[in-house]
Amino acid sequence: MSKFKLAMIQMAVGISKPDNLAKAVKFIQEASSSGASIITLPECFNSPYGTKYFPEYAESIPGGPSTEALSKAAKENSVYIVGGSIPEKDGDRLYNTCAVFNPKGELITKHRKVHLFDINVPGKIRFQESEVLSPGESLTMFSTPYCTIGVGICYDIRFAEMAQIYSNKGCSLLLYPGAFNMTTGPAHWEAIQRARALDNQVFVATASPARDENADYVAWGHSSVVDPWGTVISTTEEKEGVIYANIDLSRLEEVRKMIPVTKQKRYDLYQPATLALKKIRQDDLYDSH
Ligand SMILES: O=C(O)CCC(=O)C(=O)O
Repeated sequence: MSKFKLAMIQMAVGISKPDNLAKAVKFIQEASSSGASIITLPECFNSPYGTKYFPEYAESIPGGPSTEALSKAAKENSVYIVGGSIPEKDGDRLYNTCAVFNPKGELITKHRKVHLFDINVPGKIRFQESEVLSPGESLTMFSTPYCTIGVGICYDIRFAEMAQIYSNKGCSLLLYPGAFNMTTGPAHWEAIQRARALDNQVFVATASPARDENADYVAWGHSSVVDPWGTVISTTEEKEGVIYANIDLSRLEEVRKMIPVTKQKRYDLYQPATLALKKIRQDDLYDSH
């Protein structure tokens, strides 16, 4: 099965968790009726995005109402659901976690955001997820009858190495639920998706919450799908809605044949250099403290 329809849901997320869940389920039904087989929700779809909200909206995965709703929706509509993310509670720790369900409604994997969003752009945006969240400790891939898929959450997309590992391990599609903001969104959101797609000659897709100008954190929106040639094949602006892309996996082989960078890699040169670079960077970090 080398062709399928992908849906990325850009939903407006509000303060009421039950309303957010009902809306996610409604959009999943709509996407499924439109023929989508793999449906992705945005980052933090059950809760407003912000460190002050995470403890209150957090749930265990599985077992909480959000993942129960997704499991039911996956089964009823017979689709894969990549469940954006929700704040997850596990013991005394909180994570930003994406739960993935197969068409039988089974939880097949979960991805805990591995790179926490800690940035400071003076006068524009300061955000420190690490004040309340812990990072995940592993990368997350899953298989479908269509292709193998790698999952990252928002800030994870900035780390080229993660995407490269996924693609080297056979992923054809990288899915990033994400919520860029009004500073980094216009500057980096599209460029970084196209970069990850071009670096690895894979499909890359993002699902953002819709923009709410009154929220504490104003999301950029612009959910998109990029093909292995780096072309944006589906996108939107800031409003709520679902975007679709007909994914034809033969495009990946076509691009890799024309520009065979995947075969031309010089790992003999990169590996020693990467290890040396890692050491230099860590020494710098150490010196600066
Ligand atoms: O990397 C960025 O600019 C935004 C990241 C972000 O919003 C997140 O990780 O939730």
